[in-house]
Amino acid sequence: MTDDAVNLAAVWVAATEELANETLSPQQQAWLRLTRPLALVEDTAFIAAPNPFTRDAIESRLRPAITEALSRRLGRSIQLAVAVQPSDDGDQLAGEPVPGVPAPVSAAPPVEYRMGESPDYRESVDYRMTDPAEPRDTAGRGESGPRYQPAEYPAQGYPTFSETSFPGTPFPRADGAEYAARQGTGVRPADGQLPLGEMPAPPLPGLDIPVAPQQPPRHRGPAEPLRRVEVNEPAPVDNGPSRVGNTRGDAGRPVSRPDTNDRVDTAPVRPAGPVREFGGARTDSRLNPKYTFETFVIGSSNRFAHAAAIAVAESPAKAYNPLFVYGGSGLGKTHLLHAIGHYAASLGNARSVRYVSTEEFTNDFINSLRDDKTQAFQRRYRDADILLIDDIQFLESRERTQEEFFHTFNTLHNANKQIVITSDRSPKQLSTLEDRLRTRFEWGLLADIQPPDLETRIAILQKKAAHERLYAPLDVLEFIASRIQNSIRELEGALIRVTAFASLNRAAVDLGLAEEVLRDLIPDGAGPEINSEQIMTLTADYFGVSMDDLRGHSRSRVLVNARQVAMYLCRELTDLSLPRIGQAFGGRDHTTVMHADRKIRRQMAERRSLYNQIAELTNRIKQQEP
Ligand SMILES: Nc1ncnc2c1ncn2[C@@H]1O[C@H](COP(=O)(O)OP(=O)(O)OP(=O)(O)O)[C@@H](O)[C@H]1O
Repeated sequence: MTDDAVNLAAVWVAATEELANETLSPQQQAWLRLTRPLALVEDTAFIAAPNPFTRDAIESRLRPAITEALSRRLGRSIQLAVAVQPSDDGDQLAGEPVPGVPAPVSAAPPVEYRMGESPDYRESVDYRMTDPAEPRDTAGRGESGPRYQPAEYPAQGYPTFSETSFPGTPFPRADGAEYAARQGTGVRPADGQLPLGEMPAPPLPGLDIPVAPQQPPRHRGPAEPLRRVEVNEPAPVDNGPSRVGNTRGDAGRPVSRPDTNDRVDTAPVRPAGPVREFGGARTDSRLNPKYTFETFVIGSSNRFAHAAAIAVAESPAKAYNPLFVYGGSGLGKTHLLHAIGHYAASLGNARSVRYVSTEEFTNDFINSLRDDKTQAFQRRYRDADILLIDDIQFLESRERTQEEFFHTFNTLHNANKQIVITSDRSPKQLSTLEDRLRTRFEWGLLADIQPPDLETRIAILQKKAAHERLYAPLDVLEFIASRIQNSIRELEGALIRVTAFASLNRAAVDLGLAEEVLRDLIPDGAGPEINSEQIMTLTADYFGVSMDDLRGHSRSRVLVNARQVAMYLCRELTDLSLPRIGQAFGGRDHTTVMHADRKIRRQMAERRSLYNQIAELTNRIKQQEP
């Protein structure tokens, strides 16, 4: 064992004990007990999880707490890398954690890491796809049968899992072929087909140039006159699965319904759709064929919910029952619900799958009362092997329907049938829901979905564009993704709007056009105008140098970096031309500014710390008084 490994082992025991005593829920403690430390390499602690599910839980839930505890004990900032490494006794750890006792430290080297010959070990580390023998059983239960292979940013030169696990460290990007080859076990593609989860590579370049962190791109003046070029016709807008009487606010968020009593909605109840056979299962034809796991992009914001969804589709009523997925509007809850239905049906894991929105359920129930057909109603829902119920928040204040749903829930649960529920809030926050329902919702697993980060938003747009055969260059996708942060529905809407506008005007999809089309949707330049003087003052202050230093000719590393960052920010946040910026920096040539701009963009993709510095500086600059 190396010194670092010994060191990590001791620190790990202390840190996990401290966490267990202080902050963690029993479930989180159990996850922690399933992991074991492997090695400390420079500032990265490598730990092992026994299966992908535990790894995802650690990644999405415990990473900040663990890194903070380790950093505190080691006196420096520590990153965490989680590898899947089944324990010596297979995956047995998963079932029998020993309360309060961290698993023993393994002296074995971390065999799953490919420490390449590169002196920078991080360049060749890959976790998800390294070991073809890695079990693909998401829930770690070891059943046979095909297993879903999630595709993270596939085939587009997009970050692989390693990158999303290790923000800011330079990783090589897997191209599509390499990715497919690394898939290892699990579902194999049929001849000529891509693996499950793999998209055909779209006609888009990979992300080579990073975008400024969460900021509107520099205003580029009036859009160029529209050129006449042929572009693809946009695909028809997908409005998603239809909803009956879904009331939403302007911002697209669901709002609580004004009516508090059960009543027959004037909107016609959608007749229970025809049932179709799918992989031996009877599925509700209302499952949207576009909402599958293959079309779902995974990022840190939804990884946990995605993993849980896979687990219940693969083992209905065995993994987590109910599964309760919650999060803001337009973040993919309905998508996941449908994906569970498709996947479970395709595996033959459910005889019948029924998807219903809460409003349909309510209206269906009311109509059954009116028509004296409650038995037929009950059969419809209580005979399902998997009941997928969307937007349960609409059950609030509907007492009779709550009562009926309570019995539906109990019947299904007692019969070992899977229930998956979505909501815009956690059960605890559904304050006007009966306690007995709220507590039942917490019986199984709660999984939240957060707004996606910039990279995930870009990846979603790329996937959407490829899928719908919409052509938009990368800078346009980056622009849209940087401007719309909180709803994937709005994100997709913006893409469709831009491409449709271009098509109707027979114009090329470019940045100028995108800015023009989305201007009223996302107002630009809302804040006061920013000038180079302000940027230079704040940048100098941030790096602890003077304005004269920025204008001067010293080549010290600190000064060169500060100067180049300031030049980059002038490019990003002002309308100034390259020569004008050069002038502001002591009469420099425009090529110097261009070089600085390119260099900082490139480095931001590689160095998380620089990315963060620039994000912080951008905020400071935008927030200052004019
Ligand atoms: N991770 C993702 N990858 C790809 N597409 C996504 C993802 N998340 C959401 N989408 C897309 O965004 C749109 C909105 O998603 P969805 O309807 O599932 O949101 P929701 O959370 O159910 O919203 P609401 O609460 O308003 O019903 C859909 O077109 C869906 O396909």
